[in-house]
Amino acid sequence: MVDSIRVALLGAGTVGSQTARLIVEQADELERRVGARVELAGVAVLDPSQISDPWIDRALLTDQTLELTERDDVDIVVELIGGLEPARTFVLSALNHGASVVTANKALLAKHGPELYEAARKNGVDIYFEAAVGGAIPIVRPLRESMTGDRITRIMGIVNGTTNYILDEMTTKGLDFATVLKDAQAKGFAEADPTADIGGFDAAAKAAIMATLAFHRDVRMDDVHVEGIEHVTDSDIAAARAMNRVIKLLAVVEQDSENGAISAGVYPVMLPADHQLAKVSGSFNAVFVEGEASDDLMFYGRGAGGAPTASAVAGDIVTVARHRVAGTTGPDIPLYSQAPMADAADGESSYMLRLSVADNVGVLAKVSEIFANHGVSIRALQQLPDEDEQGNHELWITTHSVTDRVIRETAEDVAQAKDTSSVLSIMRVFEDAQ
Ligand SMILES: NC(=O)C1=CN([C@@H]2O[C@H](COP(=O)(O)OP(=O)(O)OC[C@H]3O[C@@H](n4cnc5c(N)ncnc54)[C@H](O)[C@@H]3O)[C@@H](O)[C@H]2O)C=CC1
Ligand SMILES: N[C@@H](CC=O)C(=O)O
Ligand code: NA
Repeated sequence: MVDSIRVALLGAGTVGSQTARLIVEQADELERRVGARVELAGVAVLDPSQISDPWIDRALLTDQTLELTERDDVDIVVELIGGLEPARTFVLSALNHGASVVTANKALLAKHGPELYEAARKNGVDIYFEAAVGGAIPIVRPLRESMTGDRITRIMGIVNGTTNYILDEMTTKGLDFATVLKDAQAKGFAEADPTADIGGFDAAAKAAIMATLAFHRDVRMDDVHVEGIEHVTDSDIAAARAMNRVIKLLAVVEQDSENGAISAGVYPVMLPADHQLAKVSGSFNAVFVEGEASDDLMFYGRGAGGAPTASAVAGDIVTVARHRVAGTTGPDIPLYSQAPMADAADGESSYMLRLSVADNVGVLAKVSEIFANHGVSIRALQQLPDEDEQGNHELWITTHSVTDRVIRETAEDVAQAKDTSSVLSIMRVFEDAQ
C-alpha cells in the first residue's frame, strides 16, 4: 500500500513555479485521483534565495540538484531546468536511482531521447514528456498511445508559441520584431536563449520528437531541416498580406507512402488567410495529424507559458504517480523502424520569390527564361509599380510545385542575371490545406 508519492522538482522558473503551485494547491484533489498523497520532496534551483513563491515551502529548497535526484525517498523527478547539460546527467541519475521522470525538455529529448527512453525501460520506470511538444495541448500522449494502432502519414503544425506570437503581432499590429520578442520573453513563452525559438530549433526539436513517436524511428534534431523566422521581414509580411496570405512557422513531418522515407522540416510558409492554421494566433499552437485509418485530426491550445505548460507537466505527474501506486509503468517507446531519412533538398512545394529588378525592356522575359531553363513553372507574376531609390522595382513570382534544390539553383541564377539587383526573399507557399 503506497501512502504518498514524493516528487522532486528540478527548476522553479516559469514552468517549475506553476507546476509546484498545481501540486500544492490541488493536493487534496490529486490525492483522490492518484490514490496516494502527491507531495513535494524537494525543489532544486540555482539560487534558492531568489524563490519567493508562497506555495513553495522554503525548507524544501536546495541548490544540490544531483543529490536530490539520488534520494531514496523520491518517486518522481520533474526536470524543468532546460538545456542539454546538466539536465541529461540529472535525468539519467534519477532513472538509474529508480525514480520515474517527467520533463518538458524538448531540446534534451531531441538530442538524447532514445538513450533516456532505454534507461527508463532498463530501470523499470517511466519517462513522460507531454509538455515537451505543444505546451498544454495533449499531443505526445495521442501519438504515443491513442494512435499507436494506426499508421500516421503526416503531421503538420505550429509548435512554437514565441515565433507564432511574434509573427502574429507583426502582422496584426505592425509592431517591430525586437519589441515583440521582448514581450514574448516577458510573458514566459521564449526559451532562455530565444535563438532556439527564432532560429526554428525549438520547433525542430518538437518535430524530431513527433516524428520519433509517429514513425517508431530514432529521429533526432540533426535529422530535421531547419529554417527560422530571422529572415522574415516587414516587407515579406506586407507582401503576404497583399496576396491575402499569412506567414506562419510550420513543422512538417511525413513518411513517403511509396519509398517509406521520412522527412522532417521547420520553415516559414505563406498560407491562405482562410487556412485553419492561419487563424492560430498569439502563443497558441495547432497540430494536424493525418492517420491512414483515423483521417485528419486537429489538436489546438496554448503552446507556451507557465500555467499552460504546467498543466501538461501536472498531468504527467498524476499519470506516473498512478503507475507507481499500481506498481506498473506506461508503454515503452519502441524504435524499430529502419526507414531512411529523405533529403530535404528533394522536398517539393510552391514558392514565392520577391526580386528586385531594374525597370528595363525585356527584364520579365529574361527572368522567365531562367525559370524555364530550370524547368520551374511560374504560376503568377506581378511587378510592383513603385520604384526604390535605385530605380528598381519589386517583382513577385509564385511558382508551381518545385523541389527546394531547384528553386535555390534558380534563385542563384536570377541573382546573377543582369538587371536583377537582388533576390529579396524565397518562401514556401501552401495554397490549400495540404
Ligand atoms: N516557458 C515555456 O513556455 C515552456 C518551457 N518548456 C521547457 O520547460 C523547461 C523550463 O523552462 P522555463 O521554466 O521557461 O525555464 P526558466 O529559465 O524560467 O527556469 C529554469 C529553472 O531551472 C533552474 N536551474 C537552472 N540550472 C539549474 C541547476 N543546475 N540545478 C537546479 N536548478 C537549475 C533555474 O534556477 C530556474 O528555476 C525547459 O526545458 C523549456 O524548454 C516547455 C514548454 C513551454
Ligand atoms: N519557447 C517555446 C516554449 C514552449 O515549448 C515556445 O515558444 O513555444
Ligand atoms: Na503537449
